[in-house]
Amino acid sequence: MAKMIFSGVEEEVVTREEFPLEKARQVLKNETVAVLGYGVQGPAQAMNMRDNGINVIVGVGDKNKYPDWAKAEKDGWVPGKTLFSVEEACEKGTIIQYLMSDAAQKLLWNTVKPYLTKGKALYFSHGFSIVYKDQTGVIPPADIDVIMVAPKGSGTSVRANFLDGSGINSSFAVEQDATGKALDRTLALGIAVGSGYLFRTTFKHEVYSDLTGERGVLMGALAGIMEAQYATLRSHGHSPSESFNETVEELTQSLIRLVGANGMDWMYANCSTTAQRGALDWRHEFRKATEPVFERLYKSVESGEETRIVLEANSKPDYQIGLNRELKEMRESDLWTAGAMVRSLRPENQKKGN
Ligand SMILES: NC(=O)c1ccc[n+]([C@@H]2O[C@H](COP(=O)([O-])OP(=O)(O)OC[C@H]3O[C@@H](n4cnc5c(N)ncnc54)[C@H](O)[C@@H]3O)[C@@H](O)[C@H]2O)c1
Ligand SMILES: CC(C)(O)[C@@H](O)C(=O)O
Ligand SMILES: [Mg+2]
Ligand SMILES: [Mg+2]
Repeated sequence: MAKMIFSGVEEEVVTREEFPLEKARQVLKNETVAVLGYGVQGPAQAMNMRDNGINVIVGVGDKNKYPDWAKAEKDGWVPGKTLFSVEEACEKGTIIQYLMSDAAQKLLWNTVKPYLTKGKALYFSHGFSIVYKDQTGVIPPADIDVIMVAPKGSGTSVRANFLDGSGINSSFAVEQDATGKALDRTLALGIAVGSGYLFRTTFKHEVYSDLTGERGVLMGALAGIMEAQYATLRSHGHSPSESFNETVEELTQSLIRLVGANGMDWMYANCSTTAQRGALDWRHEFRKATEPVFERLYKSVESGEETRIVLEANSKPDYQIGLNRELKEMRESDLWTAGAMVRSLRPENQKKGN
């Protein structure tokens, strides 16, 4: 495992050069990987592994209740050959990839557990079920491997990056090594599902950072800060298009791409000295305003409160209806309806006739 220095701190990283696909295939050649759940991560990881020549099957819930079965069939999984019920997939699998929603992992645990016989591996893409075991009840038997590869991106990107020949950064961890081959299994799966680089972590650090990140800068803070700026501009008489362009469109179409390519200072360096002066000053103000919020958020993650909220909300039978309502509200807000119109004007969307 390569040791790399990040900001003066040594970390363990596994690269494709060190652990090539050929080696992954070798490690997994006698395994049947059963992917449970066909939502966002399930399809991406299952199809990437299938395309990489790994022996993969998919296990999903009742086809009359969940869309997973139909979706999997559409992607070429064959009922009775590579597509099964959860129970059948668990029975056939030697590695069980638990890619049900985190709430469903709790609900289905008593169904899955009896199939976790000696020497099998239970794989997660999140530390959630294991770290918050007091709330989830997910306590695996001692004679199996418990491992994690958590892609640091949406499953949609896991698949898209695989198809365009790039990859996605993933965190990996071994929680329990019963067979002596847990690490090899983890790394082989990490490469097979399409990771570019694999960064070592623990289940606990993964879940704490992941829950903080998605509630914070990646999703929650992002939406909140955009809403605040858009509302401020609108309240001072700016048009919807101007407010949207200045809040979202310029970010996604220009500036964040520069950050992604070469870092924040490079994006700053490619803006006017007027913008640089103001941004260098105001960033401190925004940092000070949000630091206490991030501290509160982290505590809420650490205490298990965020987990309690997720499990309570997502275990309700009608949770999807409520969720769809909230997403619709967001989509139909002034900010995002202005956004849909601005996006439609992009030359590439005009050409498509959107
Ligand atoms: N979504 C992502 O891109 C992403 C990224 C990194 C890690 N993860 C982690 O990967 C895992 C899977 O996440 P996901 O977002 O792909 O899941 P998801 O929310 O898409 O759910 C997966 C599937 O579970 C099925 N399901 C829900 N309840 C069920 C039940 N009671 N019985 C049978 N099936 C049921 C749903 O039909 C759904 O298709 C989670 O641990 C998540 O935290 C997700
Ligand atoms: C894609 C994310 C936000 O990184 C993931 O953590 C998730 O929960 O969907
Ligand atoms: Mg997450
Ligand atoms: Mg994440």
